[in-house]
Amino acid sequence: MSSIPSVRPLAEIRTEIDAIDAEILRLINRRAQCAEEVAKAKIADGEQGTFYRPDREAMVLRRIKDLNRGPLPDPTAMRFFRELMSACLALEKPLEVAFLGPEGTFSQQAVFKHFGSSVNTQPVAAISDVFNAVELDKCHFGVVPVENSTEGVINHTLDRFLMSPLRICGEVEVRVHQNLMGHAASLSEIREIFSHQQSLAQCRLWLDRHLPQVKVTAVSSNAEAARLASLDKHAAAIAGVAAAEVYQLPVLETSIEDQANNTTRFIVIGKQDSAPTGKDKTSLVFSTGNQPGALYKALESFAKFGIGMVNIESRPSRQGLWEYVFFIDIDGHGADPKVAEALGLLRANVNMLKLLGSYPKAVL
Ligand SMILES: O=C(O)C(=O)C[C@]1(C(=O)O)C=C[C@@H](O)C=C1
Repeated sequence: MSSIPSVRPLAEIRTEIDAIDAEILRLINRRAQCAEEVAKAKIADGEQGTFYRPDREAMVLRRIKDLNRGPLPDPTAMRFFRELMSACLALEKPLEVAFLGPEGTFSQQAVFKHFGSSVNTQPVAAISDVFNAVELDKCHFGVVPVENSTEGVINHTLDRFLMSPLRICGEVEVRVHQNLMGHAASLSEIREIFSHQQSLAQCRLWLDRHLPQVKVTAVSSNAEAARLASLDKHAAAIAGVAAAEVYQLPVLETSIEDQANNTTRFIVIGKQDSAPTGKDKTSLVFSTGNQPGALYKALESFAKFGIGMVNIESRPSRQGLWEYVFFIDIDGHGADPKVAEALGLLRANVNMLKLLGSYPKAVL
């Protein structure tokens, strides 16, 4: 016979929870006071512009993960501290972050995942406008998509970087679930589907299988698709659940993306550099001449110093016909001695080299 383990009376457990909550509240406010003091210390050091420290935030979150003994899972514990730091930073200086709007896009989800919910988000109409908002000091930072695991690179972001003085100071990954939403009573009532071209591409097989005859129209964002779908009961949108909430659309089918691990990587762009944390990435762009072996020679710089390459993309340089630039992500921070040596050698072997930034690897 199994015996029921003895449990304390409910009232007694709740009394302890009340006492713990009071202690947690005292401690988080003590932490918030420390953040206010940090702000004064930064001002005293003449560092007004750099209240946000992505390197320090990554290290705080990694430490929480190491310290966590449960029963809360690591991601949950880290999310709590993500929110706590976000609130502390808002006391130091409220941040304005630009993203590809409107409200309810995956980009906005990326902003909150990376900065926590105490930042002010500013939706803009295009990826280029995210860059503009930060370049013109209308926002402190911007968040732009850079690649999707199903559809590959986001060309607009890479091309805009070629003309921008901004730096990459962080990265964040968002698991992207696509949903079909609309007021139709069944799939057979749908005559037109709206979505952003990236999302349509991520659901191509599902659409071919389930709605092969339906007209598909690409629009500027998933949230705009949801807005259009909300106006016509024979229309549907493919978008994230946040867009369904904003436009009060019933979700007809969930997770219709073709790849089970469909993930978009976003980068944080700003005017400051991030200090080394021990687990960093460096992004750069370079161009070589067309002579045989030029790319091989450039990449040899990394192999020579044992630097791992995480990603490589080529894009037209937009300067000469059939001339290309290469966007590369490598392991390590530009201030790490081996990375610095490799970059020195690379500079000697290429026509143009632009460092886009060194930043902590995504933590959450
Ligand atoms: O350590 C700092 O520089 C702080 O400003 C404190 C703090 C935090 O709450 O831990 C807040 C904001 C920064 O982005 C990093 C960390």
